[in-house]
Order: sequence, then C-alpha cells, then structure tokens
Amino acid sequence: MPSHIHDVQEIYKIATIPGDGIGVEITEAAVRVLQKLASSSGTIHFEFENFDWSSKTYLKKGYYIPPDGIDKLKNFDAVYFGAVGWPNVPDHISLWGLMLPLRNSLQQYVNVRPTRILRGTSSPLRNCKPGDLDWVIIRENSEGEYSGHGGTTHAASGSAVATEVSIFTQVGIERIMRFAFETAQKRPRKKLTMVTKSNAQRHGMVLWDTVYHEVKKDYPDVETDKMLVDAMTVRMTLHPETMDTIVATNLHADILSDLAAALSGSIGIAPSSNLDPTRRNPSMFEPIHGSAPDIAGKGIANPVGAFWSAAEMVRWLGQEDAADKLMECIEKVTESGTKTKDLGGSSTTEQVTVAVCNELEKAFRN
Ligand SMILES: NC(=O)c1ccc[n+]([C@@H]2O[C@H](COP(=O)([O-])OP(=O)(O)OC[C@H]3O[C@@H](n4cnc5c(N)ncnc54)[C@H](O)[C@@H]3O)[C@@H](O)[C@H]2O)c1
Ligand SMILES: O=C(O)[C@H](O)[C@@H](O)C(=O)O
Ligand SMILES: [K+]
Ligand SMILES: [Mn+2]
Repeated sequence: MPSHIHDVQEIYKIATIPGDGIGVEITEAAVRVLQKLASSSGTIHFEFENFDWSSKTYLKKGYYIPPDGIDKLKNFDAVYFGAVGWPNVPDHISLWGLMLPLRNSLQQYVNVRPTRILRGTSSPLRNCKPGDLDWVIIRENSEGEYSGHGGTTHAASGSAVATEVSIFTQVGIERIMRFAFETAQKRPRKKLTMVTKSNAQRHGMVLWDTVYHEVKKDYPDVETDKMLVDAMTVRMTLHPETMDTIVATNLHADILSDLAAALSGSIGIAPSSNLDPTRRNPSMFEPIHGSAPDIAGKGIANPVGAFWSAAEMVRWLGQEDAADKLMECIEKVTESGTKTKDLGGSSTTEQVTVAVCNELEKAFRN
C-alpha cells in the first residue's frame, strides 16, 4: 500500500447542483479539485451525486425541484451549488424556483461571505494593500426583504399595486446576531460592524438595532460599531482597513458582498456558505456570483470563488487541515499569475483548475 494511503477514510456524500450558465462550468471545476484533494490526502473520500435542476429542466418539466427533491438532499452531508438563472426564464422564477427554496427548506439561515485580497491579486482601490481588506460578511439568509410576502393587484386597471413585505423577527435577528458575534470573536481582531437602515425603516430595522444592543452584552470582548447601509458603501471604499466582521440583512448583505468582492479584486473570487448552524440539515456552498450569461460557454469563468467555497465546505465537514491546504494551493496559483481575465490574467477556467490540482498533488507529498 502506498504510504500516503491511510487505513481510516472519512466518506462524505455531496450533492452537486450546477444549475445554469457558468454555474455548470465552475461546479465541474470544483468537483475535480475536490476529487484531487481527496485522492492526494488519502484520508478523505467524496461520493458525489449530481442533480440537474436548472432553467433548462424547468422549461421541460415545469419545476426546478422535483417533489421528493428536498427529502433526497437531506441524506447528504453537504450540497455544492453553482448558480441559477438564464435569460429565457424570469429571474424571480428561477431564484424562487431553486435557490431560495433550498436555503429556506434546509433552514440555512446564515450566509457567510468572506473576502480578502488573495496573493498575486490587487484591489481596484488605489491605496488598498493586501491585508487592508479582510472581511467576513454575515448575511441573514432566511427573512427580511426575502420573506416572499406580497402581491400585485389592479394590474388590469392600468394602475397596478404591488407590495413586497419585509419581515423581521426577534428570533431571526437574535440567531444571526449571535452567529455574527461568535464569528467576530473567533477572528484575531474581534471586531463587528452592524449594518441597518434604521433611520428610514423605523420598524424592522429598529428591531435589528434593539436586538443587537441586547445581544452585544453577552460578548464584551468584541469591539463593535454600527453603520447605516448607505454610509457603509463609503466606508468600505475609503477605509476598508477599519472593518473585520460585518452583519447585515438579507438584501443589504447581498449588495454589500458583491461590492466587497469587487473591492477585493473580482466577484469571481468570493465564496459563500449557506449554513444550518444546528446541523440538522446539510449546508450548501456556492460562489456568490450568478450564472453570468455574458461569459457562459467561453471557458473563461474564474473558478477561484468556487474553489474557495469548496474549501469552506471541507472546513464545515470538519477537515480543517485539508481546507487550509486547498486555500494555500489556490493562493499559490493566483500568486504564480495563473489567473482569469477578470483578475487581469489570460488563463482559462481549465488552466486555473489544472494548476490548483497540480499544487494539491505537491501539497500532500511528503
Ligand atoms: N446564487 C445564485 O445562483 C445567483 C447569484 C447572483 C445572480 N444569480 C442569477 O444569475 C443571473 C445573472 O445575474 P447577474 O448578471 O446579475 O450577476 P452575475 O454574478 O452572474 O454576473 C455579474 C457580472 O460578473 C461577471 N462574473 C460573475 N461571475 C464571474 C466569474 N466567476 N468569473 C468572471 N466573471 C464573473 C459576469 O460575467 C457579469 O459581467 C441572473 O439570472 C441572476 O438572477 C444567481
Ligand atoms: O439575492 C439574490 O439574488 C441571491 O441571493 C444571489 O444574488 C446571491 O447572492 O446568492
Ligand atoms: K452562486
Ligand atoms: Mn448576490
């Protein structure tokens, strides 16, 4: 038996849902990297099962998720997701047909979105050095502006009326707040910035502020501050080094995390973890970007956000060392200049994938 094959192998069952557009390309790349991570480690084994739920299958069958789909996913240790959305299906149909039901039915009420400037890459901000931007955005992932309550009436009259009701609950706010404080506590700077819009939105956002002030008392070692979301965009751009962990509502954090990714180099690098912290349901890992119809099929999508998401999945599964090794390999590759166009390079998705696989082989040798 080769020396790197160990007796004990941890087996993880992973459901993959590539979805649409570049979601398919980066999921395929991520699976290859995870397979290489497993074979190089000798101690980890992934069993993948692919689910072809996509806009293509929706147009054929009339649904994204089959009736027994969610129950099937519950048998997996984790879900790996690509992206959903294609120009021939309205975006609210695809989002509410696939991604949001997954996050909701699997009780993934936290979305963790770290970002930083990887080695060999740079921020579009003139004065932002690597290390100046190293954030984790904690996105509330179950309620708020994504509650799905509302409706449209009077459309036929030519005076349509539509409501989109944001719902904020004390339970929902408290659990995301505690997760954010605990995240901040585990990071070296122990610093949390809480974002709302409680000047204009005087009910739900004020409840956020109230719960934050209460929960804060339990974490005296965490340094805190509080921002209105509009001013937050200014601070992120002009003073990135003053922040560490950030907590915000579903919609605010969706927007701020795209900005954060762009400020750290590209939307193509940023990962996300949709977590059920109770671990009663599998958590789901995906890059923050969408299906990018403008570049789909060209083989130029940046797979780094997908690889980083894979590393976060491996970490969530308890394989810290393997996750660290994968991150180190990703950064060795960006450092070497093997980068896609969005990061100023000229490499393809395939070239970056092969480069990370080669680094993985080296990382576990010895
Ligand atoms: N979680 C998800 O599945 C998710 C997230 C965001 C958007 N969407 C959906 O995706 C579709 C397209 O949305 P959009 O255009 O607003 O956002 P997008 O993230 O797909 O693309 C925005 C821009 O970033 C670029 N980009 C994104 N990922 C990249 C990568 N890995 N490498 C290089 N460039 C990359 C795209 O080419 C595009 O110019 C819509 O249907 C939307 O609803 C889905
Ligand atoms: O809000 C959305 O549209 C989705 O959550 C998506 O943008 C994401 O960031 O995953
Ligand atoms: K995605
Ligand atoms: Mn988004």
